[in-house]
Amino acid sequence: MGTRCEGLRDSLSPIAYYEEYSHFRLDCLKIDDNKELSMSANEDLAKERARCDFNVSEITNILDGGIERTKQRKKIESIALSNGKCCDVTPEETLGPKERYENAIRKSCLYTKIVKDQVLTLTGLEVLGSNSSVLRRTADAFFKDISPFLLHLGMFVPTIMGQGTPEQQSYWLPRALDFQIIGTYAQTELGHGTFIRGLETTATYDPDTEEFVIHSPRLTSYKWWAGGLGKTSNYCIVVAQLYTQGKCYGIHPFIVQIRDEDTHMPLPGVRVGEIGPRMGFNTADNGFLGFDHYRIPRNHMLMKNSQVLKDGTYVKVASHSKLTYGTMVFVRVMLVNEVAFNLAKAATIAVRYSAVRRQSEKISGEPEPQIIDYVTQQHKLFVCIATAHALQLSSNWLWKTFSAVLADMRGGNTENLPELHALSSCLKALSTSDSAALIEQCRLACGGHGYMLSSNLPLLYSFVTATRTYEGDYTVLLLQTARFLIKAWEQAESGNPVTPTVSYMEEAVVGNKYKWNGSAEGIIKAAYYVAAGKISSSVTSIRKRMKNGKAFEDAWELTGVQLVAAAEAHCRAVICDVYRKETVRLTANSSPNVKTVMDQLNMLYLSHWALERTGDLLRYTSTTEDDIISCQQRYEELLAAIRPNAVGLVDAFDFPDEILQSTLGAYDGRVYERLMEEALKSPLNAEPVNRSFHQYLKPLMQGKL
Ligand SMILES: CCCCC/C=C\C/C=C\C/C=C\C/C=C\CCCC(=O)SCCNC(=O)CCNC(=O)[C@H](O)C(C)(C)COP(=O)(O)OP(=O)(O)OC[C@H]1O[C@@H](n2cnc3c(N)ncnc32)[C@H](O)[C@@H]1OP(=O)(O)O
Ligand SMILES: Cc1cc2nc3c(=O)[nH]c(=O)nc-3n(C[C@H](O)[C@H](O)[C@H](O)COP(=O)(O)OP(=O)(O)OC[C@H]3O[C@@H](n4cnc5c(N)ncnc54)[C@H](O)[C@@H]3O)c2cc1C
Repeated sequence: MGTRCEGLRDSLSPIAYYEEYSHFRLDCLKIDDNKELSMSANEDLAKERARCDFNVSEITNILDGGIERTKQRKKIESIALSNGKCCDVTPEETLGPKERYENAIRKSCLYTKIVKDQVLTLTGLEVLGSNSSVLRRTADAFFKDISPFLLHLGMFVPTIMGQGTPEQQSYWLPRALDFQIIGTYAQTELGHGTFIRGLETTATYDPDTEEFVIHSPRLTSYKWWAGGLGKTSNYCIVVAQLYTQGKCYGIHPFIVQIRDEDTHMPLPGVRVGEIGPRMGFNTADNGFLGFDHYRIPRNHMLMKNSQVLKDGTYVKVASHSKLTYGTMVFVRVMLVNEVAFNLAKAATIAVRYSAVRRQSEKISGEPEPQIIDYVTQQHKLFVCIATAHALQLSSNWLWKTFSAVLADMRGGNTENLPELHALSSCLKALSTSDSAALIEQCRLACGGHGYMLSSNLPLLYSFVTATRTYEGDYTVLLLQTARFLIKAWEQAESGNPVTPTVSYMEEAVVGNKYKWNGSAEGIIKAAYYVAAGKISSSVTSIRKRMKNGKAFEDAWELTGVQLVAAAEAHCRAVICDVYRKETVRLTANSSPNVKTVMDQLNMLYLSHWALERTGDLLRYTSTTEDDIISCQQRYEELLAAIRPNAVGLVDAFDFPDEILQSTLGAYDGRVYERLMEEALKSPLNAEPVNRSFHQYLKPLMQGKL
């Protein structure tokens, strides 16, 4: 579908190509054999590019984090994509489950070999650090769905790095990074995902043999969900309740071998398999895993944060009890970037398609307009571009915050961990939820063709909607942030200092209402006042319930709806704030037109959320109806101002066609030709008459069934 794939069929005319790959003659579809389908690029898209008034690559560089990083990304992409074997002649989604999995493994091995042989020599181990998002993005040229190796690089390796002692790291990491072993992260069980203190798998230390005995006492203790567990991994991190000297010390991570390294057979005492078809992730062999008194050596417990000595003595090393949750915090931080990138893909597809697609008449008898010229379409799409920017810049900022807290913790200082946990929890929750909703909005904006798998929008949605659940469900994570906010509010009330991301509370506790001002800074301040108002209302409700005799836990539970809304409002204000500050900082030396369009997008995002939350603004600030009217007017002006640059803005995301994998979103805009090309690859088109006609239809129609 992408340009590289086209290389495979360059020598064939489109019609000959169809016949070659679809095994039947096109006259079945009544396409005139003598007329070639157009191979030239769409003219409307070419015109859109000509009218774009800013330097596209300047914005690409900003989003990549600088010109050097763009060069590095492009180099990595070109190494991987020049291979030519990344695309499937038969679309992945038309294969059966077994073939899909086998194909995913084939491509994962191919991609891994490219990374090992060519990319690692270029970047060194940085490819797993600051360049991991490039690796992740490039992987999408190989997989429409998910690689079975994602959890190996995304969680198995990071857990060893974050939870292993230096000795454990030097033993396991070289083998894992060289793919001599493949691992995953098995924490969730059939019975528990959210409440990890309630996990039921046990790891009981036996000092006589210096081993842990891993056991699944009942059905609900079976591990469930881990990606790559069903068929691919031979090792995994198992999170289990640690028992030693007759006492339970809570959940801890262990490295467990589950399959023979040579035959790949499950080892005795291990029961492992795949969990069956799911809404997405169907090439990721998510698995189940149970143990029957299965023994592992003592030093397979990851012992950076706590240890079990040979005699069974338990030693707590870490200064904070939640450091065992470190891998989850890391992945939550990574996910903000992950969903920003997926939303950018969806926006690219929907905006390009909307420039190509013409429908209806604005004025009777006039030519049909491009659908992107409808203001309602702009309303659906431009916020998607702006949100992709907002999340990308927030994710860079969160990564810096994460790295700083990590550096502090290496020096034994865990003081900022609660704030990082609160931030990463709410940013993960909101970014995944916003992205999933907006990707669906992009699909709807593409009408019927958006429903085609070949548009890639349904697969993008099914992948991103899962991110709202995994690595901590939306509601559950916002409630974690709410805990932090309520404590911070109480501190601010009593005049004690609070941490930077909640410093707005110091002013807000006084109780004055903020007077609306429609500038960017004014909207951000209003968003903070809304957050403060919701936190304050939650505190009032909890106190009232406690005054009426409820225990704190019950009062908290009954106030849950308000608490989630308060955490959401806090996070929205943080995103608005970071997006503004980063836009101003990053465009300080940009050319004037880049500055203007980035500012317009930023203002669009801020106005969009102000209008989405008018009720809150009216309740918690002194905003008036006139203020809302002028905000609406400004929003509509921004849609019109951004319109000529819309295609340029999505081009700036710089996705090669191989990564977009979309009939609707390819750079040249040959939408209809690609839709037909893909349709003809359907296995149902491999023969003019399907055998079910003779078996069922004909007997039915002839009354002989
Ligand atoms: C091919 C190329 C690949 C390239 C790879 C590159 C990149 C990778 C990109 C993408 C990502 C990779 C993979 C993605 C794919 C799939 C992955 C899915 C994996 C999973 O899906 S894997 C399972 C995750 N499963 C969860 O996510 C469970 C959620 N459930 C919890 O997380 C806890 O269960 C919680 C927190 C709800 C309750 O926990 P609890 O009951 O123990 O605690 P409690 O509520 O009592 O709180 C006591 C005090 O601890 C504080 N506290 C809590 N957590 C903390 C933390 N983390 N840090 C610091 N403080 C923390 C509290 O704030 C409180 O503080 P205070 O007391 O001061 O208020
Ligand atoms: C595609 C996918 C891949 C995954 N990969 C992995 C993996 O590799 N490894 C792994 O270990 N796990 C994995 N998981 C599991 C995932 O982490 C859990 O499903 C997730 O953490 C949610 O937990 P749960 O399923 O127990 O949901 P539940 O906790 O049962 O949630 C159900 C509902 O109850 C609500 N709820 C639960 N607790 C509370 C509460 N305290 N207060 C208010 N509401 C509450 C939730 O908001 C939700 O609406 C994966 C899941 C998916 C979908």
